[in-house]
Amino acid sequence: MTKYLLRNTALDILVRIDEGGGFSHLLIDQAIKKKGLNSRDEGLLTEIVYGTLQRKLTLEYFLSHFVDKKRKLAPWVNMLLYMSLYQMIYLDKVPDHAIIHESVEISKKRGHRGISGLVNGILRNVQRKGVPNVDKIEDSVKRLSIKTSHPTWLTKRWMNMYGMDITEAICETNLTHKPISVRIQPMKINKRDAVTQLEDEGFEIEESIFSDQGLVVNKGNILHSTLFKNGYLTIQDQSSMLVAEMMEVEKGMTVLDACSAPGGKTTHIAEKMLNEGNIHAYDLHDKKAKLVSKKALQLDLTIIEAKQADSRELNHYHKNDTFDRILIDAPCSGLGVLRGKPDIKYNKAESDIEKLASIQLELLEKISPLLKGDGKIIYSTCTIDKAENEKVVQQFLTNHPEYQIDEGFFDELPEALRNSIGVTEWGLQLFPHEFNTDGFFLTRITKQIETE
Ligand SMILES: C[S@@+](CC[C@H](N)C(=O)[O-])C[C@H]1O[C@@H](n2cnc3c(N)ncnc32)[C@H](O)[C@@H]1O
Repeated sequence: MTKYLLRNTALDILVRIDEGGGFSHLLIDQAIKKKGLNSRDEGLLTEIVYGTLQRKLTLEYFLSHFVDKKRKLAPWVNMLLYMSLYQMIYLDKVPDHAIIHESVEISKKRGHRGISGLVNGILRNVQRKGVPNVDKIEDSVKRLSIKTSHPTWLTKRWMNMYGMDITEAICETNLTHKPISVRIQPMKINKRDAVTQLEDEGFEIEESIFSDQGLVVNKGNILHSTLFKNGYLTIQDQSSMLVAEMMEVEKGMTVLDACSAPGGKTTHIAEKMLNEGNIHAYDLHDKKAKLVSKKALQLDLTIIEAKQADSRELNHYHKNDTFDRILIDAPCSGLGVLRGKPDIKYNKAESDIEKLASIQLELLEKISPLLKGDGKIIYSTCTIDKAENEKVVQQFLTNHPEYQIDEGFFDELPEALRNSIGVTEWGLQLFPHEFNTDGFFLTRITKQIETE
């Protein structure tokens, strides 16, 4: 694909995301498949789209110094300018004059001469004068917000929750590349053989400290590996792998996965149970529940029965005291996965968090009676917001003194995580910078043992 077409495709994707017409990772995947891109073009397209999105607020700030405030530009022109600026400032592979030339060509085809002249003028001005120094912004919240492109409400919220140092580390890490990690299907291959085979194919692999089944891919596109193509590997962040590890499941158990799609954790649980027992997996959306069945089939896991349901109404289908283990991997703001899904930071509002917290509490309230007396509930989210994590758990335990945090949870954490900065009395909060994973929360709840 020519560089012109590639940048035009990047612009199409960015405009669609901006219009609310899709998620970055899905649109990039679609474009790669539809246009049959080679791995170099795939890399550049991903870099331009993700990079521009990741740094959108910073780029907006830079641009505001070069565009007359009264001038209202069409959204695609703004996006084209952000995208060009991103390449000029953060990518050194392509010379500025080539970036400017192609941006002008794109604007000629999409708009008219006036627009292309404007784009040319702005970008040449940036090239001549350079962008303003963000370190000179006085207000510390605004400075961090602009510098790392996170909305001010979010940086302020994190600063109040975790202080400046942790907030800075989270924000900076969100701008970096996260290594891909995979989980091996242990009933098909053992870890040693998997590592050998991948290394033979040229991949650089590291064993995960989160899960015996986990591997971190430090070099190579794992989607092209023979093991992945043959269904021996599942792509999963290491933090998510910790969930099934901490569930203490055994063969023959009856397990509920209340919010299961697309099934990453459900299938991991089935693997830990060596495909013996019963897993009832639910999701609010029928289409999504079908993804769980599909994933189970791909991995030859037969103990998973996936269905559509609102898990707040599972008492219609299951009696109290039914499940040995329950996983509530709750719907959440996703603020822990901003590296993979940067659009989230611009689309979420602070008011969403309270709404989600009340759904999360309701899920815990309605599902917990289904747990057996000696059973365990794992509650997890892929966010780093206290309101959705420890506050939900704390509220649940206040409302239901017959439940408690399972103290064994902390001792059973992988050794390297036991002294994590995110361990509190309510569970484990993983921050993206600490172990280079997603931001993630998990905890384990049991029923109090009744004494006479
Ligand atoms: C964080 S995702 C689950 C990810 C999944 N556990 C995995 O590891 O692949 C949360 C899921 O909960 C589902 N969900 C949201 N509200 C729900 C409800 N009331 N009942 C059941 N599922 C729900 C969403 O559709 C979404 O697929």
